[in-house]
Amino acid sequence: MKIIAFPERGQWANLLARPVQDSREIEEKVAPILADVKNKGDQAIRELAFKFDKVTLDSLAFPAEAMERAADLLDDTLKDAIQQAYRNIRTFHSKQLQAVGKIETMPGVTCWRKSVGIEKVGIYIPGGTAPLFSTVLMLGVPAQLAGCREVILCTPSDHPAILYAAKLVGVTKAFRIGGAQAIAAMAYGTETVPKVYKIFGPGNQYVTSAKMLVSKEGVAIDMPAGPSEVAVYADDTAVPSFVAADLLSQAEHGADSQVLLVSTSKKLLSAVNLALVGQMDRLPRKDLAARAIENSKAILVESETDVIDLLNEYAAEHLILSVANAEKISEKIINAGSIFLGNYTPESCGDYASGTNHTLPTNGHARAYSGVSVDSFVKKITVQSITVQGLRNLGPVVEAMAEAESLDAHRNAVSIRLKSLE
Ligand SMILES: NC(=O)c1ccc[n+]([C@@H]2O[C@H](COP(=O)([O-])OP(=O)(O)OC[C@H]3O[C@@H](n4cnc5c(N)ncnc54)[C@H](O)[C@@H]3O)[C@@H](O)[C@H]2O)c1
Ligand SMILES: N[C@H](CO)Cc1c[nH]c[nH+]1
Ligand SMILES: [Zn+2]
Repeated sequence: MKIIAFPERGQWANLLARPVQDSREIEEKVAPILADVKNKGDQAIRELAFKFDKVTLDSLAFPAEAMERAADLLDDTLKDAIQQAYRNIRTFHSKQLQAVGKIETMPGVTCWRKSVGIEKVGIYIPGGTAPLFSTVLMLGVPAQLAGCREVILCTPSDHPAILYAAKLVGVTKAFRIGGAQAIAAMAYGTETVPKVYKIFGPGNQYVTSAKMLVSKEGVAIDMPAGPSEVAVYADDTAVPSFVAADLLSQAEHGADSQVLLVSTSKKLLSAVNLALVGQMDRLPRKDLAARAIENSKAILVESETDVIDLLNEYAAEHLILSVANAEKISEKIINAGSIFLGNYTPESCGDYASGTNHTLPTNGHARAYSGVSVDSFVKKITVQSITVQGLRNLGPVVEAMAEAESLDAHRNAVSIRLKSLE
């Protein structure tokens, strides 16, 4: 990795820019795909699957027998691992369910809020370069806990672990459709793919751009969750080979992944660089990882304050703090998707099985977005009930405010009732 020593603050924005393609360029490729699916439905999906994924699809939906057979095609070690991950993710996410709490804001005026699972949701499971069946758990478990009635899954991969996990989380229907065409199918609906109200899931730049475009047409989306990224802050207590392993774990996702290493120790940066060379060569996906590492940076800064400011400006999807006082530092982090503390918390554990969600905002969106949670799959509906005495208490407040806004009918809706009580 290129070591950049003591950059001026004015240079940070440039230095931290992600190696993403121009979003307009991607949009120009994605918009015709969306239009094609909107106009030609299943036929367009078949043509696009052939063009981009080199597959000829007879049936777009995975047949029920494929879902049933998936378990027989996996070995027991993998099935046990998926089940353990499922339990951990479920345990962590089930604590996000909120009990309904009724609040009396003033005597006789009671308000509460109920959570209702979004009826029809679509989950996209990436499968272009790797079959990310872990994402089925990350999206399916919160959907299941939220009580979504219909969960539609689209993926370009036919890996049996995706179908096995889909069954575990109660997916209603799964389709072998990838890329922007999958997002279009779930957004507009086709002869065979049901239209959903909200689309979830990470993916490459085509998928992310498609989500952003359909969100302008009335379909909700979780967030822009694009190419993976990790930032590591390491000091001299960090183990260079562990840091290198963490950087490579995200770099291997794709050439457009970004990894960033920040330290106040030149010695540490050099040692990590050395470890990277040794470990990279052993990776089956070393070409992808090498290209991502090429685009990435190791930054040497003066002080801990600089590190924290820089990390908050970058807003990493994943942030690893391999430093002596990791938990204390984490309190000063205000922009990040998910934080990993200490030398023995590899980011891979969050990717698969510790319990937290791995669908996280990338490309600086962690400044304003959170990762996926049960909340993402529910709507909150407020309810209120006012007694006669409550209206006597609250009515004059509303009358005064409505009158000041010159909204007479609003005021009258209260006054007519109060008069009826005289
Ligand atoms: N942010 C997160 O939470 C998170 C989580 C998991 C994975 N990811 C990211 O998801 C991404 C997965 O990407 P992937 O490519 O492996 O799988 P993918 O499923 O997202 O994309 C594959 C699809 O892209 C389409 N495609 C490929 N080339 C195209 C082209 N030239 N024009 C139009 N469409 C094209 C194809 O239809 C293909 O099915 C990685 O970048 C990974 O880092 C992010
Ligand atoms: N690191 C990815 C999120 O950016 C998630 C993932 C799935 N499998 C492995 N990793
Ligand atoms: Zn990962």
